Amino acid sequence: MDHVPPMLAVLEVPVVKNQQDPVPRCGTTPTFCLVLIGFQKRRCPINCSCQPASALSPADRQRIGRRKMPIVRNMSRAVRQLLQNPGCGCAIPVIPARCIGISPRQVASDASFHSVSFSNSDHPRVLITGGLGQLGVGLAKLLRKRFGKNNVILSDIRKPADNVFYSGPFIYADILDYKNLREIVVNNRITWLFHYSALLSAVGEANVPLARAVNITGLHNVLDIAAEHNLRLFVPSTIGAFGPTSPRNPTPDLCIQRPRTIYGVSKVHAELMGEYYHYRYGLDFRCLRYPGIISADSQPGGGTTDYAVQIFHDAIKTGKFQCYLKPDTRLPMMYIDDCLKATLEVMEAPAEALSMRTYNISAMSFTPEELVQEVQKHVPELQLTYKVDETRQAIADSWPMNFDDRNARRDWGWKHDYDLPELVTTMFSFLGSDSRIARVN
Ligand SMILES: NC(=O)c1ccc[n+]([C@@H]2O[C@H](COP(=O)([O-])OP(=O)(O)OC[C@H]3O[C@@H](n4cnc5c(N)ncnc54)[C@H](O)[C@@H]3O)[C@@H](O)[C@H]2O)c1
Ligand SMILES: C[C@@H](O)[C@H](N)C(=O)O
Repeated sequence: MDHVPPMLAVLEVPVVKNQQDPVPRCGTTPTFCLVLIGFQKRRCPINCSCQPASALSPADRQRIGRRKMPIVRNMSRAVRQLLQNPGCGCAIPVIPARCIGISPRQVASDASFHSVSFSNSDHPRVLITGGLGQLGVGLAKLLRKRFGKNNVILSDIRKPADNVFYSGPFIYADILDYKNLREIVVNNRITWLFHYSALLSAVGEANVPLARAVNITGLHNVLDIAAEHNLRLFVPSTIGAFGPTSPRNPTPDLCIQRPRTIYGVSKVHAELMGEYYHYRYGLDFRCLRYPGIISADSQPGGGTTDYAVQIFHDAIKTGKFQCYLKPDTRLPMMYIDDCLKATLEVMEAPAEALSMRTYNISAMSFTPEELVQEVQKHVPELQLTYKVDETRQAIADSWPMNFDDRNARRDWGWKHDYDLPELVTTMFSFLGSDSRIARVN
């Protein structure tokens, strides 16, 4: 499906015959009107008297059949006609047509074409993709506290550990399986989607075709489904979305982005596609560029910043640490609680507060040398060696050293809680450094 231009990929759509249609329509075709209203939950932008299928008269509804039609021809014509000559003369956003395929398995023949709507007081129904990685389980925990356990579904293609499986709803979801993903969104009445599935920078370089599929094709699936079902969509980006020609110290929100990794390229693509869908189709897309994230209870998934997590585990377990980056390699970093807090905050921010759809967020920035000094305050006997990994060093050398996040702080009040000393103390108290010191002594 991914190779078919979205406009041409619809298989089945509702049809109202043009000739005897008693309902006054806008300057487009009835098919298009119904699709637009039914699936985007909007009034016709031209404000004619088109109605959603559920509101049509029985006679009119009888004429609505879900039958196969030469979709490519009709939809292309409808869309072309609308774009060239809208009835009211204004520009009209059109949802990408792959979004409006209807699977007979999912929609009863007499179903309303409206999605379920929620009042403001309702909690969102959340799906997290790629939720078993470093960040997803923590995000699910935070969101479940806020919205209720059963309103947050964690998903991945891996098997969850017992404690994760029994802590709330878990479902298998491969983001490359478009129909299955759509079915999950429909059947669970999802309203917010956090798209965490990805191959990170180092593993991405080791398997470019897979990274391209997961990070780019997977994103296309998620975008189309989110647009079709009016979801609020969060996609994380990264410091890795910048490259050697970007200003590195500090790196502002808007500047040259020419990353040299497939991970970075796919994240720039995600930022641009999400913003495009926002401006073109009204998708509520929100994106933060995360620094390297440091967590105690979850392992990183193969990135360039992983050393800053591993050092804590090695310091406690063996008292030795071998670092794959040079001692003076400076990168922006953040404790996981700050990262997840920012994610929830930007998702809850009123749309009017967001002057942009993709924001840098920052907390601290350090080199391996500086981190080691701080770690040695807790584990003084830590022995350190450096064995530089050329691939990861080259990646790190092309990334920002400091992140400028002034826009996030101004627009929606972003503020971090953890600096380097606070981070290190928290990591050791979480991992139980006492046991290590006791063993050494
Ligand atoms: N951890 C960080 O330091 C960091 C920094 C910046 C941005 N991010 C972004 O945050 C998100 C989450 O990061 P993370 O560290 O948890 O990543 P991770 O690598 O730990 O986890 C990614 C998850 O995606 C899953 N996945 C892979 N292929 C899939 C598929 N086809 N369908 C569904 N799931 C699939 C994997 O099983 C894995 O559990 C990613 O998009 C990442 O780019 C992370
Ligand atoms: C920075 C981030 O995107 C990830 N931790 C990586 O190193 O790939």
